[in-house]
Amino acid sequence: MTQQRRTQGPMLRFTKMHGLGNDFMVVDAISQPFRLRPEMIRELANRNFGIGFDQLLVVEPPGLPDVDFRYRIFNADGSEVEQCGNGARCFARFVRDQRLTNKKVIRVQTAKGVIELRVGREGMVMVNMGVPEFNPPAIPFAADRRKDVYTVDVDGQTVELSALSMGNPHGVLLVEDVDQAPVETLGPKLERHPRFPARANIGFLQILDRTHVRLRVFERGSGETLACGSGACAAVVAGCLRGLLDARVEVELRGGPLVIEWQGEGTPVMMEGPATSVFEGQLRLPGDSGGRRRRSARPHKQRS
Ligand SMILES: N[C@H](CCC[C@H](N)C(=O)O)C(=O)O
Repeated sequence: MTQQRRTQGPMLRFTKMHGLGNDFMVVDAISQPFRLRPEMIRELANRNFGIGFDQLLVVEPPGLPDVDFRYRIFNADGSEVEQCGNGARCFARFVRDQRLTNKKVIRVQTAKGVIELRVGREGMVMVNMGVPEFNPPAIPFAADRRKDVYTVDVDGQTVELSALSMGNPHGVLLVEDVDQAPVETLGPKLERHPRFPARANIGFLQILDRTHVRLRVFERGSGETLACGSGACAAVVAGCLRGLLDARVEVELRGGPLVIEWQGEGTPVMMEGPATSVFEGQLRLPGDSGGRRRRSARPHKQRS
């Protein structure tokens, strides 16, 4: 039986990037048409059958005055979310590499507000991640009043955690040793716990001293990642609220270190770290009926 020839869709240019191993497919949706359904995002996120990434980052024209771009974020499961810290640093590098701007201070609109990206030396980027939110309905987290530490029942086990929003929801637990932490077992149970009605990113925080911590994060919609920028911010905020950390903390993640600073309630969390471009590629999207996708990739050209 002849294979019915399926229509082929347009080519899509993308760049593969990462922030400390938290990896992204980044798409300029200003210079090219772009519309992906969640099932398509899931396919592309697949590390065997697709490109493979933790999040898809999309650059769109600004929707607000005095903002340079709109920044949309999709998890590997296709869900659209409000914040991605490592992605924000890659976003800043991408829009300059692609000559979409030559600014060094870039304001981007996310689903939950506006964040400011500041490109520094040697590929480092500083991000103003905004002011953390603790009011349970705004996280969202089911609680009758705000607390610095909540107790949550997980299959009969009592777990103590902090809950807050960095634009996206986070739960943070203290552990003795991140290498022994039950990330694979407890992570998914807490990610989908009923007290997190929008699910949550779950951080396992080991405090070494008042200015150094280790962290692993089981991310909402993507599973454990090598690094999580908003998770690092949430972890430092949780540690500060418990009186265990100073204002400037080095967070050691599996993919490398981030520096996080927070001066206390009502002030924004500042994050500084690298942004790496790996390669540029293009793929053919399926036509309406779904078509064969050809993928070509070439090493990323370093911007002079
Ligand atoms: N990797 C991202 C977090 C993505 C958040 C996403 N997993 C969510 O559902 O909120 C970061 O560096 O902040």
